[in-house]
Amino acid sequence: MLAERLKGVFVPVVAPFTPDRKLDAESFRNVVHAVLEQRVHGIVVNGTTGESPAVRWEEVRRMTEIALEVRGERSVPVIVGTGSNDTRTAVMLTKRARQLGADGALVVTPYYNRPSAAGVLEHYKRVGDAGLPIVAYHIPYRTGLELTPDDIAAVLELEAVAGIKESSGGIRHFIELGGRTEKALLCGDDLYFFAALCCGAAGGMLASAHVRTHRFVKTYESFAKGRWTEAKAAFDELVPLIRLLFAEPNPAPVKTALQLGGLIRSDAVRLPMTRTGEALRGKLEALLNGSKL
Ligand SMILES: O=C(O)C1=N[C@H](C(=O)O)C[C@H](O)C1
Repeated sequence: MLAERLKGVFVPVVAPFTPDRKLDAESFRNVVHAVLEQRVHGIVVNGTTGESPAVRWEEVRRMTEIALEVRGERSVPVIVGTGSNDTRTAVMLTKRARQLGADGALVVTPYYNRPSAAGVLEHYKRVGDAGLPIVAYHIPYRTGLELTPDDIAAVLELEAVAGIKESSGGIRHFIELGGRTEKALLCGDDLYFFAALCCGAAGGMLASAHVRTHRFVKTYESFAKGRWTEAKAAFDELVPLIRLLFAEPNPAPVKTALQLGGLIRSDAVRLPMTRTGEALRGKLEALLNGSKL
């Protein structure tokens, strides 16, 4: 059951590109291998951080195959982003992800067209019929669609929905949904990770966990063992890093940090995303070199 495995730190892996912006499959393999070695609890392919709006399905297929291959026998779920604001497309992509052997689909709320709550519910019902467990993804500042806690609770009641990634910019929904669902609530706002755990989150899908991965894992593991002070101390040390990684639009700074660390060959992103500016690159370099993390 995916719902029981939606715990801990999930890394929405970047889609590394060559300097001429072709998929760099070897760098992708390096990143998946590196985060799995640091005992993350799950991998997401084709999330926002994987530049899903600018990546073609053929590339998603290749990255999913690599993620599944590197995952091997580990019991770590591989979840693939299959969301669309067109229900038929989301269903089709979710079926394809199932055929590839993914463990679940990350399905963002339909963006831009602003459907009613009833439309959103029907969307998830249809996508759920594709036969792959779903993690719904609520991120109003990107989609233009804000769901109420009641709307989210209704989506979570669907059998196919294993959990939700909550990115509303705070902890309100974790508080509001606490006690109303057995399904997994995952934090998608890196800066609120520790606060969300305190309010009942089962874990987080966190772009910044590409960097200092072991410390994100330590935050979660310590928290899960009831060692809250230790968890808070581990997280506090990550805050300056998280701030820098989100100082410009994600995932450019994450890619720059990975390039500086030698895990990917280039920090190229596809337009309309733009490369990290020189000033931020310098700050990242200083933090990564000087940090005791
Ligand atoms: O790709 C993701 O999944 C994430 N996307 C968020 C965003 O940039 O909107 C950030 C979060 O850390 C993970």
